[in-house]
Amino acid sequence: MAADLSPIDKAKFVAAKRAVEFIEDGMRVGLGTGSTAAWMVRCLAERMREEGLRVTGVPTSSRTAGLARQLGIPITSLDEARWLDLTIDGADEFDHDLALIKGGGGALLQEKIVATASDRMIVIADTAKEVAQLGGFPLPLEVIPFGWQTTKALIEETLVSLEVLGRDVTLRMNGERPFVTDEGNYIVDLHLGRIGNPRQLSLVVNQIPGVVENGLFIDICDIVVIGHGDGRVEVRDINAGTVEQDRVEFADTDNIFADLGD
Ligand SMILES: O=C[C@H](O)[C@H](O)[C@H](O)COP(=O)(O)O
Repeated sequence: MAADLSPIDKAKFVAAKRAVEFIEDGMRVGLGTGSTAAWMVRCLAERMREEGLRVTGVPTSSRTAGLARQLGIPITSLDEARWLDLTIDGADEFDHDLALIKGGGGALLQEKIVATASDRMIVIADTAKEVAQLGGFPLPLEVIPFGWQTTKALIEETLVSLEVLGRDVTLRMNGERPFVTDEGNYIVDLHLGRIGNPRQLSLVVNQIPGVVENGLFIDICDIVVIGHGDGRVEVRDINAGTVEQDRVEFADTDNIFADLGD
């Protein structure tokens, strides 16, 4: 079955498979959202089945909660867990400081809260997610529906005042209607091309009334696990300053691939 996967799915799978090795018995683990994180949830479920590993998951979206329930992973709320040992999540982009853009799937708010409430955050990604400078991927901002057009105009003014080059700001749609997050908010995407100063941008946009949070994750991610389609995996630890090369085998994974459907 593994042979039927596209190289990109194989890359996501091997990153996820390597990352769940960081999970230890009894841990409280933040479960990220998106196609890469869904592989991680499947790999975690497999470890729990095969090794009797006991873990409590805190999902970062209704989608991830649904998948975890389906696979029999016990889940709880962040309020119940309070603090987590580890969060494993995907990303839309990461740079060499492990600053991230997240929120391509609209889950950035819960993801940021959960990752910030964790001792460590591990990002899992395929090689295409690595960039020299953030911003090629549109930066999502979660905004309150009330007065969103005013908020959007204020965001545009802010980009002008920051002398940011790309200033195209679009409301994310779901067909004919605005996309609505799990928190009942809208998302506006900032098509910037490049972000010269992510830290400044993150601080400034979060000051705009109506903006709930933005998709820049700075100084939050500790480790990135980068998967390749041929099974190679690279583990970069920003705090330890280490880079480890590894390999994940595709053998005996049919029980994971059997429930594919994300
Ligand atoms: O809102 C979605 C999340 O931030 C995802 O982790 C991110 O968009 C990456 O998703 P994927 O693994 O599907 O590329």
